[in-house]
Amino acid sequence: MTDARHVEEIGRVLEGSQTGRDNFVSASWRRCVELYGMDPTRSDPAYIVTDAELRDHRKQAEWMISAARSGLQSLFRQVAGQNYVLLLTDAKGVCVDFFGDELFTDDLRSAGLYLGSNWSEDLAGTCGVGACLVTQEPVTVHQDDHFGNAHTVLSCTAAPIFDSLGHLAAVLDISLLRSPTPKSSQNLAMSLVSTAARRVEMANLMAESPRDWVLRLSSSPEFLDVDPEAAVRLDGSGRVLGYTRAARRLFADSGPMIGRRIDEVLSVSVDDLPDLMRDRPTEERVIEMRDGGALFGHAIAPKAPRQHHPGMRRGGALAGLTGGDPEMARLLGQAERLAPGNVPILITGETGTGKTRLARAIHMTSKAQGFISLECAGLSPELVAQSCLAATGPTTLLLRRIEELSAQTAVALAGLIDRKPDLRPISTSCLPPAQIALPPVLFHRLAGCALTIPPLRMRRDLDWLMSRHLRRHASDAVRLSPSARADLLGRSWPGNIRELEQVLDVASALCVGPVIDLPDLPAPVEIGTPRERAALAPADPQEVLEQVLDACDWNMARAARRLGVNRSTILRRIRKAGLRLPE
Ligand SMILES: Nc1ncnc2c1ncn2[C@@H]1O[C@H](COP(=O)(O)OP(=O)(O)OP(=O)(O)O)[C@@H](O)[C@H]1O
Repeated sequence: MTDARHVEEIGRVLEGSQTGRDNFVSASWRRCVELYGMDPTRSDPAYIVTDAELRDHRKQAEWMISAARSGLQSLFRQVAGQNYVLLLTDAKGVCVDFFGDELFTDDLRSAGLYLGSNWSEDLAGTCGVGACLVTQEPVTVHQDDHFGNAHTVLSCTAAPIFDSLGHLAAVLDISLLRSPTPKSSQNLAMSLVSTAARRVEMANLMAESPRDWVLRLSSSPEFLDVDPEAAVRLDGSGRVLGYTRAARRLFADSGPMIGRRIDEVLSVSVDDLPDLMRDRPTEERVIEMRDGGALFGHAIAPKAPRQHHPGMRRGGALAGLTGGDPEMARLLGQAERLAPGNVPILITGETGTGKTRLARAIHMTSKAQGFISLECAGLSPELVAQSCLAATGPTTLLLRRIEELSAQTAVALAGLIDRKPDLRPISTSCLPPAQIALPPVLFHRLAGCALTIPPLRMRRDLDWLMSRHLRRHASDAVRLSPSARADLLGRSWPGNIRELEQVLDVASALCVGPVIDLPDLPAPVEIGTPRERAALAPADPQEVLEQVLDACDWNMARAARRLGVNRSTILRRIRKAGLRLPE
């Protein structure tokens, strides 16, 4: 378009005509004339800040320049040979970093596509960076979309970069000195620059968050771990400390994000984060949105958990394994202190109590990078040797159900542990330590410290575990009726958390509507004869009685059901043991 026709079109837009331009371009033209008093017939040269001013701008944008550098480099490689120039400007529109072909340095400098040029709208008129700063959205300002005649050969596509508090911090611009006439020729540039800006925000958020949880989100499971769309940074109580721009858009309402609890915007709380870590299959890491949609989540635990004081919530992967059961809290405290060292740990507890889960959480809190998991039943000396010798660097060796090890494999394993000092064994067994029949040479190499997980019937957080499982796994906010809840609270749970999860899954599949009622619950499964069950019971019946009563808040009927006896037997045992109701 000739200069005269360009000026004439601006005149028509000012009079209120629609000329087919994008709305943001027409609005910017009006601001240029009405707000900044600009004249489209003048060909003002690019505005370049002084060297001293540039140093100041670069200093203030230092953190953004370093977060963006590798993103810019890889974007520049993607467009190599196509004469694109990349500019990173600060929030005032001053170019603080630049990638362009040195062959064209003079042309680029005179067009203002260079370090130190100021592309704010009030100085440069309608342009990619200026329009992006005003609209806070990605834009393409193509050829005679520009206001000033000096820039009408350029094509500029720009995307905003926000800091983790949601403030616009920078603009990433990709420009061409000469471009094909159709504006649509820049659609690919738009997609590249928007993706690069999103990745810079992600890199910045990750760099800020070594001591906090980060929850990354993606609508497609394939990209969740490699290129997520959005992320939020959370403190140990699940409050939002920072977020990327895309996360803001995912949360339907527009209230302030910082300081809000994540469970107010997503159906996930801080206790669920360990379930969303990378060791879980992606398809299991689904998070429901408050608006009915769903996303996939990838939680990253704090690398260096914040120093916590007694009474504060524990961070990292061990968080969320209890909803306040005192025995679990004591056990997790020990696990947390043992995790960073190299002491071999033996985890015991009935089937389904969460031994494997605890072992993984210890691994995640430790310094080990490699993770080998071996099922001991049927494990041959050859397979154990092959797995252990392949390990490089600090590695956790999880041995599940060590009581099933054959004598031959046990001897081989003891030798391997000596040969590979970087291997840290964590073993699990359903038997109490004293009943595990292993050669002493191996037992003492595995059981540096023994942690025993309490059975579910003795835990005080059963209600919390139920609510959490339903929130995470049932659809449409399924909840328990009071009678169904009371029934479940009174069961003895021989299969522990695994059984609990199955019962809740069956009940939520069977219930019609959002409430699980008594008839929806599968009947409790009693395994083994009473004599076998008695043999499995811990030695001190009075201790068991006290623990179960505590776990049931001294509700006799519930405690009776958990122990598989009737209420009068409980009363008789209480009297016989001389127990008193706590104050
Ligand atoms: N603290 C916990 N909070 C919520 N779910 C848990 C917890 N611990 C375990 N689970 C869940 O309970 C189920 C059984 O856990 P896990 O496999 O760790 O038990 P286990 O003691 O190793 O069982 P087994 O000895 O039979 O192999 C899993 O689905 C696990 O995710």
